[in-house]
Amino acid sequence: MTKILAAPPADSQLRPIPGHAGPPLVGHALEYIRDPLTMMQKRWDTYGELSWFTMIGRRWVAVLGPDACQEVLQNKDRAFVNSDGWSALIGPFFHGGLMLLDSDEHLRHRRIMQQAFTRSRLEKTVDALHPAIDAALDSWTPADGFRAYTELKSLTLDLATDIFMGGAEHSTEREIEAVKTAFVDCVQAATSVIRYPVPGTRWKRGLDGRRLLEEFFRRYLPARRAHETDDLFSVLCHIESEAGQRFSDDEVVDHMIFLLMAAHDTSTITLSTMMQYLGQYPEWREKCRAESLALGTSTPGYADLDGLVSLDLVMKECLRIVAPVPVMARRAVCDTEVQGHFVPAGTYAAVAPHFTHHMSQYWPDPERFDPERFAEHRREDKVHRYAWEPFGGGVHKCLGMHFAGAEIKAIMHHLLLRFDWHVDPGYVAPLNFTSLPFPSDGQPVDLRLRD
Ligand code: HEM
Repeated sequence: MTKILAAPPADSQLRPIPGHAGPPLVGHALEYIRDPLTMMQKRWDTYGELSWFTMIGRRWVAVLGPDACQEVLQNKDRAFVNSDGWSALIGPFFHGGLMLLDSDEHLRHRRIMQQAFTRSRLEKTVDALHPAIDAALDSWTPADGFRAYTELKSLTLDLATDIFMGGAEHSTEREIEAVKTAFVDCVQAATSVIRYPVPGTRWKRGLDGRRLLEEFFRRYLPARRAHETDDLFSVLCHIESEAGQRFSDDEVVDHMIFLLMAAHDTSTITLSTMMQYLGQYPEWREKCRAESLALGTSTPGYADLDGLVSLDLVMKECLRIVAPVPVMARRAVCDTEVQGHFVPAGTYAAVAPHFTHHMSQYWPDPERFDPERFAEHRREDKVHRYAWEPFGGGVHKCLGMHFAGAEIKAIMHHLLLRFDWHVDPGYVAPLNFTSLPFPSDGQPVDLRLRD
């Protein structure tokens, strides 16, 4: 039954936000996990841009469509904060991460961290990526039904150990495996239905995982502080903002744990979506491969990756079809308004780029894989500033956007040179949205070595 979230102030001319509660305890969580697009489309059709629903014991407002998303993300009156919003979902595991900070504290940290993502650092990162990608791909055994997502996830985690942590000298294989498990436990705990440290639950495993990650990074801190190397861990220990500010030890540890999460599942799902569509559209696979061959090297530098024009279009289209961060969390800290609706203080907001990316009002035939929509002669993404927003917007816009693009293209470049693969044209990935989206079948592809 439709109810309003809160009555607007009498003299405000604002409209109330309509909506309804879901089943007790779980609320609309299952509906979202199963099929977020259908859930959001129903809300859009019934209520429009803003409507409230319940999830993990809280009332949330679904923010739909590029205008409403833009208004909340740009946050002109500073009514929305990230900390309380994201903390409701991932706080115990990723606290202290840049995305969970606000206002002056956020600005101070972002100014320092920006120094880790400069062009010259990205150039070094790409150079370091190639041998690590090569080594990881050596262990791939081509086969029919090769689980691309599962293997890509392990590949990007290996890269994170090398490129982010600078390796883990003096750690045994078992310790490294424990660290990787701890990290995965933290990510999975974020969407646990039971949110108390009961033994055997995802929540408890996540808390234990966080502790293990903290101990692990703390163990390596003195060595990373002592010598500046090119890995992100060492870089975070040494960078300073233009005003000369640096991160404390605790801050470095918090940022490392968050960055692992921010970089990992997002890049993995993008790569696996790209493998799926390139497997289904041989003409695009051949176009991308031709550009990779034209580079004339298996180890292109950061600037060379600009030559992979078709791959760039494919990446953008895959980020549209499956937005790795389908919703972004916010909380209103004072009464405010969005698109003429009254939003009372305390409201949790779920800003949903994934829905915008599938709106037929902005994207002709939105379910069709059509990378050319991003080509210069079409630029469908330009129809609205927030029509394509896989990296968010406003002051929290993804800081690793260029890093992600370079890593994804470098990996795809290696894949295109080494392998050929096919996916049934009728295949639809069974995406699970329990946390960030992933294909629950591990995404089978028929993989072959190239002749
Ligand atoms: C395809 C890959 C990626 C996607 C789609 C993605 C998406 C996003 C989105 C949507 C946000 C904004 C969240 C919000 O406003 O609440 C964000 C923030 C962030 N991302 Fe990414 N990300 C990706 C890869 C990466 C990588 C590789 C890194 C680092 C190496 C990274 C680092 C960050 C950081 C530090 C923030 C927080 C920025 C801030 O709050 O100021 N991301 N990302």
